Amino acid sequence: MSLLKVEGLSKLYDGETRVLNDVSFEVKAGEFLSIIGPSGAGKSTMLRCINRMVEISEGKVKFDGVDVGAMKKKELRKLRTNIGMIFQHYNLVPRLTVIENVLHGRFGYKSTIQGVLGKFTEEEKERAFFLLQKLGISEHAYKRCDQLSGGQQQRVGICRALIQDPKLILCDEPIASLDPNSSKVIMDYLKMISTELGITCIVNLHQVEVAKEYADRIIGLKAGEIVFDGPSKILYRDQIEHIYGIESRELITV
Ligand SMILES: Nc1ncnc2c1ncn2[C@@H]1O[C@H](COP(=O)(O)OP(=O)(O)OP(=O)(O)O)[C@@H](O)[C@H]1O
Repeated sequence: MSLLKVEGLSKLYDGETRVLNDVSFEVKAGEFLSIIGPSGAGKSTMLRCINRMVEISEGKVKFDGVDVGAMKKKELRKLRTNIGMIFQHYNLVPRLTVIENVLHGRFGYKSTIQGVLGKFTEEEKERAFFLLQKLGISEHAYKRCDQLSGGQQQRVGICRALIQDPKLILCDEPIASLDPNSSKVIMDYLKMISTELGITCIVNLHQVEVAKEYADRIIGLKAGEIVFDGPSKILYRDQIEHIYGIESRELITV
């Protein structure tokens, strides 16, 4: 059974502007999938429908066989512990330390009062530290997040997602604010999460060449519709031009 099944998904934001139109695809456990497409194609909206950060207008999203659109509050909370999210602008709490930000990833498992009091077990703290080591930033554990570089902050964001013990990680433009070196570090870690830890990753990317290098499979979105879905190695120039429009030909280097 696939981990994620999207069937005939459409999203209309104000009841009339159709941002996603009849999108269907399945994702198997362990896949590393990249979604590419021009600005405004609906990539972020797609990720937001999967964890129901926005409501689904038409069609179904099934996670582990369960209908996400029909989930009540408690089930949604569970869904969001099962699905980690990584953002372009990291979404960390800048005045808190690195380790505190990582531990925030455990909030989904706690009562509100435990969360407010910052009550975490020794095991959770050890796990947070272990993940920081794994991502090569344990020496910054007690620094405030706003003292870290963008690439380091994104690594904190990855640790915060991993401490949730997610089955799926959704990454919305994780390298869009980073320089090429930091981007490579982040993409290498995301690949490691997929191959070493077996966690399924869906990564929205602007850079086609990065998607081709790292993803097993690519979905090309254009104006809210899937115009390519296949192994990265068979995404050729013609399809890239179709996804991005002929006017972007000179931007395509792959
Ligand atoms: N909350 C919202 N309310 C109304 N319209 C929205 C909302 N969020 C996004 N949109 C519109 O939906 C369309 C798709 O946006 P989305 O952010 O999903 O695209 P994207 O492919 O991720 O773009 P980018 O690559 O620029 O981030 C855009 O036209 C956008 O203006």
